[in-house]
Amino acid sequence: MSTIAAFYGGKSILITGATGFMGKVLMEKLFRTSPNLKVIYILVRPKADQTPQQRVFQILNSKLFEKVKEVCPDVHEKIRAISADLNQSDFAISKEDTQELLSCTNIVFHCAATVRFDDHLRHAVQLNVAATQQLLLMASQMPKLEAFIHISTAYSNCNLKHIDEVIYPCPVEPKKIIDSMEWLDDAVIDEIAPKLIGDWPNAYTFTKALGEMVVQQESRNLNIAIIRPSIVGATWQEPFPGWVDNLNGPNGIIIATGKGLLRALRATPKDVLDVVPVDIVVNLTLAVGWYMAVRRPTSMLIYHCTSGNLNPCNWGKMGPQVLATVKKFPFEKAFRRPNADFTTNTITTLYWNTVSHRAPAIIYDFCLWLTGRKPRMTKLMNRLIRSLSLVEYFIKQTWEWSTYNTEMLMSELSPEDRRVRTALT
Ligand SMILES: CCCCCCCCCCCCCCCCCC(=O)SCCNC(=O)CCNC(=O)[C@H](O)C(C)(C)COP(=O)(O)OP(=O)(O)OC[C@H]1O[C@@H](n2cnc3c(N)ncnc32)[C@H](O)[C@@H]1OP(=O)(O)O
Ligand SMILES: NC(=O)C1=CN([C@@H]2O[C@H](COP(=O)(O)OP(=O)(O)OC[C@H]3O[C@@H](n4cnc5c(N)ncnc54)[C@H](OP(=O)(O)O)[C@@H]3O)[C@@H](O)[C@H]2O)C=CC1
Repeated sequence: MSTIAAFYGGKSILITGATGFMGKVLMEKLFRTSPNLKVIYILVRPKADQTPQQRVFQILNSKLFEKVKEVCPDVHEKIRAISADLNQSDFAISKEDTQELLSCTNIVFHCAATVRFDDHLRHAVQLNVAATQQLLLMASQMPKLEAFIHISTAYSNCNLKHIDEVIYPCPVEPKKIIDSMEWLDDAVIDEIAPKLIGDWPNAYTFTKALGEMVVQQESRNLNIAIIRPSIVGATWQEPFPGWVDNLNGPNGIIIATGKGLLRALRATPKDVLDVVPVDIVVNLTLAVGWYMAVRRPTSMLIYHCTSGNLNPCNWGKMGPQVLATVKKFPFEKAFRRPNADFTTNTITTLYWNTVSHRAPAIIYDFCLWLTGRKPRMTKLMNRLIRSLSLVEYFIKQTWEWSTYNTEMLMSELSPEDRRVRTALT
């Protein structure tokens, strides 16, 4: 049996963001490979008129958890959904639940974040910085805590070209940003946000960098590690290939390509696109949790979960593969036959956006209108074009990430764990 899977046996684990893309895969892997774990606490907010319990029930009954039900039939007893809202300063967790979390938790995986590139700075600071600070304070009051694993992003320092597995100082003190968000009104924040964010491309990456500084400043005597995944895509192998449940990162663009919506994408074929499957990120996350708890390194470690220097994939390879796949497995109700190509400058991008994206949508909506149906394609195409403009920063340039710590960790794994967990090489 895997040493890492055995380690999580009997453990009480707290996951934030467990209802998210990565959190679900993390939870699934834990229940499937360590069914004798004691409990997984998940902080869940009520959403779309569903109670936390109803949301958990829906997740456990989804296709992603089919294998879990076979190996961990008592999964419903082992998951504890705790009603919480990380937007609230005390997370709006009841006293009883707080007491149970503080006295029982052995491992914390902090995945929760707002990952939207266009989020308001106040909301991004609250979730990606202040909530992290609050969770670290809670963690410092957990007598049984063995490791605290913070999920950041490889793009938290995207203002640099070469990024090492270290924490880079931010130009702004996180505590001052948190305090100012408490009394500035939205109009003032909108005014100063571009100056505060500086040479970061958006509030998301900026607040993820601030979050890392908070982890460093508030680490106290905690046993902490930070994991920085690059662009996280669908599952590669576990629990089955191709699972994804949102349109973020590459997912929305691949789906838009398959639906014949996307016909032109600004990218340079030789440029490397750093994508990692979500199950690989989760495998590294669990390995880091084990390593930090068992080997107890003397300092906080940062792990890059990137593929660019281990198994690079460039646009010239990714594009044709995506097109071949969506042609082999066509999407239902596609707008057009999938076909896309790269543009390499602003002029051709504007031209193809007009000719291949906006004009066909307008014509299609006119036909819908003529036949008494509600036009919808122009709105969707505008959303896609806006999504592309927001991710363009990450597509039109490349970065170099060192992976010394990640490779060192891989060398510490048993042969069984190395077989299961390393696929970046
Ligand atoms: C030919 C080659 C092909 C190559 C394939 C490979 C592609 C690789 C692409 C690389 C991307 C790089 C990402 C960089 C990641 C950085 C690392 C991280 O940490 S990132 C961490 C992860 N973070 C991110 O990735 C953040 C990126 N995403 C965002 O910031 C926001 O989603 C948004 C601002 C882009 C769109 O906001 P907004 O406009 O408000 O849209 P909402 O979200 O609210 O959805 C509203 C409606 O629109 C619909 N819809 C949405 N998107 C698409 C789409 N692409 N399409 C179609 N439809 C789309 C959606 O269904 C919904 O419909 P309905 O429910 O109303 O019916
Ligand atoms: N996806 C990617 O490409 C990458 C992601 N990452 C990092 O991985 C982590 C997980 O990302 P991902 O799974 O994609 O993100 P998702 O948006 O899928 O999940 C975010 C999670 O955070 C929770 N959350 C958000 N706001 C609150 C709140 N106010 N109270 C309680 N919970 C809240 C969400 O809960 P709810 O379901 O209620 O909304 C959800 O569970 C993030 O830290 C992100 O920065 C890093 C690199 C790349």
